[in-house]
Amino acid sequence: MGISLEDVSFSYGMEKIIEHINFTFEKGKTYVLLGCSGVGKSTLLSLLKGFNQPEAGRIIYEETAQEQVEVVFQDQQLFPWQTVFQTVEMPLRIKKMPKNERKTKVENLLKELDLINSSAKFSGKLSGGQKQRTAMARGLVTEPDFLLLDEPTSSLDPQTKERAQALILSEQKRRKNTVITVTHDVEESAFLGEIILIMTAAGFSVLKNPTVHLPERRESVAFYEFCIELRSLLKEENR
Ligand SMILES: Nc1ncnc2c1ncn2[C@@H]1O[C@H](COP(=O)(O)OP(=O)(O)OP(=O)(O)O)[C@@H](O)[C@H]1O
Repeated sequence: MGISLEDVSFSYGMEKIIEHINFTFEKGKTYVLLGCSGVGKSTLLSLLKGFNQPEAGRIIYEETAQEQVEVVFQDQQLFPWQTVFQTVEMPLRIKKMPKNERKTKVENLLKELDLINSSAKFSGKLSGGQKQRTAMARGLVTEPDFLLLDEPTSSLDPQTKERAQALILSEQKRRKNTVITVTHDVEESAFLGEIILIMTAAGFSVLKNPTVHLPERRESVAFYEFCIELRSLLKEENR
């Protein structure tokens, strides 16, 4: 059960981006989309969210309403006139969650993402990393069945990046939702994805991550070996 792409193709005008892709994103799993710049990773997220429609084929949402798909794009799309708190609270207001519940939920998430001291700042006044974490909090707050993250940690410093990655995984384990992350970062892929999809113009190569169940895996030899394997596969695919 999940979201299935059946023979999906998509073009921007004359430029063919995605051609005849078949794949099922299963509920409760974590996926990473890797691939060279411009191959169509963000476009695929737009298709999954329903911002774009396939020109051929179809996308089937099995047991998941399309509203249960949340996407956090690279360019964050924050409103400069909203504070951090208001930005993260907004999806809960739309869902008509009671005020006290909203406050607790938003504040807990802001604490986890080290944003609580910036809670009253306007989005237009935030640093790149703060904007990225605010956008991530807005994506996480509704606990969607499918969370699509487009380069979620690209402007974070190494320590905040690791904390954000750990938060993404701990939330995913708690909620048992599906997380699909687009990244260029091989270590991030090996940490966040049970299944890695290397995307090329010809489609996907699918790899299972052998390190997901290892304790302290960031420090393990197997983790580094898997990163090396991913790097060399990426080089081959992009040749
Ligand atoms: N709205 C648009 N209109 C026309 N062309 C677009 C549009 N958005 C993206 N493209 C083109 O589609 C192709 C795929 O873009 P996309 O952003 O999906 O790639 P990507 O793999 O996510 O790249 P990156 O890793 O650099 O973010 C690129 O050639 C891009 O220029």
